[in-house]
Amino acid sequence: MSGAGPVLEVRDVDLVRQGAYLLRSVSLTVSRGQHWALLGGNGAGKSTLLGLLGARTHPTRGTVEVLGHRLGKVDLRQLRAFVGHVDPRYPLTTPLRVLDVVLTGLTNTTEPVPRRQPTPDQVARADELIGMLGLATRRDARWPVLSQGERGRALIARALLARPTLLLLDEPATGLDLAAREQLLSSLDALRVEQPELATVLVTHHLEELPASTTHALLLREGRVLASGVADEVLTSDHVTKAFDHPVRITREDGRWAARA
Ligand SMILES: Nc1ncnc2c1ncn2[C@@H]1O[C@H](COP(=O)(O)OP(=O)(O)OP(=O)(O)O)[C@@H](O)[C@H]1O
Repeated sequence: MSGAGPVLEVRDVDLVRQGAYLLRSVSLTVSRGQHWALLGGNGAGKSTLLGLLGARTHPTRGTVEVLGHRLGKVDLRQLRAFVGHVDPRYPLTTPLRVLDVVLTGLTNTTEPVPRRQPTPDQVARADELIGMLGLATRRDARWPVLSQGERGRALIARALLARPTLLLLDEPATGLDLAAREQLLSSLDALRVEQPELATVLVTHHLEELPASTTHALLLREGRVLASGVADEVLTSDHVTKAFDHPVRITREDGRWAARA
């Protein structure tokens, strides 16, 4: 599954649950090399939309295409192989090393699959990604002793091991202290330079958590798209005020955004 077309094409999607519209008339096209921010207040529908983008749920109406393959026409599992999904609520409890966690990206399982030994090339690639995410000195550290920020970066390396075309990041900076957040954002900036073809969609409530390399943004409010397109045109004081129902002033300095009430 490759080609020059968009990575994601969402057309006029409604998602209805128990009679309520969680998403209404949502459209979005993500191309290679684009880095989207998905923003909106609590309950706006961000996680619901991310679930569609990651081929985890189907729309009630409208179409979602991942690399030209339509949800509902091909096996969801087949599509998921092209999408890396980084969810901070990762269910791992066993004391795996960082390297082992990253290697589970090959099987897309939480635990290593018995009798599935990674090849030396795969281990080398895992080490390369661990280095890229700034975790080289933590390669052999075990999951329970990792900080929240280290776990987040390990999960990004894990998602990248399967060489996805699209990386979905669900509030990756939540719970991180200032230093850990800045390391994470620098890692994302570096990743985007190293893998120029990769497309990403990052969900957050906070503009301060957007990497400088963000290219596009979509603002959601009550399941509808309030604004969508090039980041600087979407992330304006006016739009963000409407999205969060609260007067805010948006500034951008050295590529990074800030919001003040
Ligand atoms: N299966 C479901 N059935 C009914 N309502 C649902 C279901 N899943 C989510 N919702 C509702 O849909 C709305 C959107 O939820 P969603 O989790 O997508 O929002 P969000 O923007 O990610 O919010 P948050 O920032 O709080 O995480 C919420 O009001 C939520 O309660």
